Amino acid sequence: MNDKQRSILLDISSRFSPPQGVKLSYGTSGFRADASLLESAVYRVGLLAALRSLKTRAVIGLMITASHNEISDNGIKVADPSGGMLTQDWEPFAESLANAPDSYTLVEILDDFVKKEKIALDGEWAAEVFLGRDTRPSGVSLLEAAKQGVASIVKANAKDMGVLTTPQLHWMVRARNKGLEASEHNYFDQLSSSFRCLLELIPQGSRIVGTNDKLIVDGADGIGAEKLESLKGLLNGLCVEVRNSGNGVLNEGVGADYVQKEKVVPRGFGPADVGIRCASFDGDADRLVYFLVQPNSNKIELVDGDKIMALFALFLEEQLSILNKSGDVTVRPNQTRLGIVQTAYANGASTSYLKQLGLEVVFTPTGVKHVHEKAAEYDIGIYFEANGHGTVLFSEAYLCYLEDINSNLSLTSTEKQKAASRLLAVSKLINQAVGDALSGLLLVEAILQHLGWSIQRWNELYHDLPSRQLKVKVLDRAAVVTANAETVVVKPSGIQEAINAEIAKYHKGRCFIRPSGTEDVVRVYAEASTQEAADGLAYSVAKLADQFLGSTNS
Ligand SMILES: CC(=O)N[C@H]1[C@@H](OP(=O)(O)O)O[C@H](CO)[C@@H](O)[C@@H]1O
Ligand SMILES: [Mg+2]
Repeated sequence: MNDKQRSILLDISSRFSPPQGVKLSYGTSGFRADASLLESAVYRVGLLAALRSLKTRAVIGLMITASHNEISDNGIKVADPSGGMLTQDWEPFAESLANAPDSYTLVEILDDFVKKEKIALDGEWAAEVFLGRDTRPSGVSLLEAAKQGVASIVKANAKDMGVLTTPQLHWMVRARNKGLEASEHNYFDQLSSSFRCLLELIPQGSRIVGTNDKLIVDGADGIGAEKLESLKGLLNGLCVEVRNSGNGVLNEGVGADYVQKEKVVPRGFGPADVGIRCASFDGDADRLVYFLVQPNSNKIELVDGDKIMALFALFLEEQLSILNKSGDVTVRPNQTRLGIVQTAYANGASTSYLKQLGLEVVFTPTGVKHVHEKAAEYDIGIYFEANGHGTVLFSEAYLCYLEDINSNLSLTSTEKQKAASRLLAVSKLINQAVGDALSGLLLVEAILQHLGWSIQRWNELYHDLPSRQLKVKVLDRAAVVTANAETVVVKPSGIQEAINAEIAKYHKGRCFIRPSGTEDVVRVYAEASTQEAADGLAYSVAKLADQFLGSTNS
């Protein structure tokens, strides 16, 4: 690092001192905390993003959001060149930067890292970092801190992309790095035109029967509501009403996380909505769940990420079986590798349903970075977490194959050509960088229209097994070491045998524990044939966790 660069860094970083006594960790989704604690961390992630851009010679994204957390929190996450999450190799660097006690230590850490990674600070190439934020008021000053971070690296430029959903920023980074136009206008245009294309390809006669054509969306009083309003204007064939579009407090009694965890109606919904198809976004619009308001109660029937995945799988499988029908001499049917990626939190009934369809279902540890990586190994990989974060990934090679079929078959086999066109339209509609509530919603809506299904029909695909999730505060959650996609505890020894003995007492019992990656707790998940049994299993295993790991209450 030359003297000019060093003195700029020392000068600017001294204006962003870290708060005393706070240790930040780069969790499942970057740094997240009360917004008042984050200015220096955000500044420092700005530095990291500039270095990552120099190292990869590609555009990097920085998103300022705390997703479904309360409005007083905020956070920052990094989008890598592919539009996906920051490579896990750089997470320890992010943590040491964020926790450096003063400017001198900070510059020392940077200098060592730059040498180790052989990053050219004064090469030809200038770093480019796209910045986005959600609607949180604290985002304004944090965005400024991020800009200052990028500006502290001499050969780096920041570009403010505005107030965005998290998936929009990831989409823009990916598009830009593929040499495509990456504005919001381009994003809306791609979504609306591929949605239109899917509707045009609907077989004649399919139509949702009944009165519930209208869709009502709970926007969590966040950015997703505003963007859906804009997108709505470009769509024909979708009747959508947006509620909770920013007049109330972000995420307070609203949003996908609230709806999925509490299973009650969000603010702004009530008895008049019984029977109508409803959906909910989270605060930064990367999660989507559907629900139905129940008559005479504030309870909802939840149609979660697992069921969205089942709907997508069914539709894609239908297109693949058309494509792979034998008897066509012009194209050799190709054995498409369609992979379904779940975590242990997926309801067991969803896994059984997907396996019954003959699909390959694989499990990874919890977290988008794990499921996404696995899904990318297939020709078509679908991943969803039960909480509503998920997408469908298409490999580049498979897209080329589809393009080929699409052009070769246009004159000979209409059905196959249509199936290939549908798959290509799905690949453009559904966000290839990360789970996206806006694009996920449009794909669900297009598939329901294609199948002629109501939400009630969709919800009947299978019935969720009763489940219960609990959190246990223990002395040290890191003492829990798991294997087999977090379904088996290997440390402390003896606990898994004790859990197995509990599970054996319950019909259709399934239970696992794992340390959370975002909270200081051990999570317990249990399923069984009745709600009472699921509760019983969860509570007895929570007790075991207490006994083996030491409760913080004792
Ligand atoms: C059971 C559960 O919902 N876990 C969530 C939660 O992770 P934990 O590591 O369980 O705290 O937050 C992650 C980030 O948002 C999300 O990817 C994940 O699904
Ligand atoms: Mg989110």
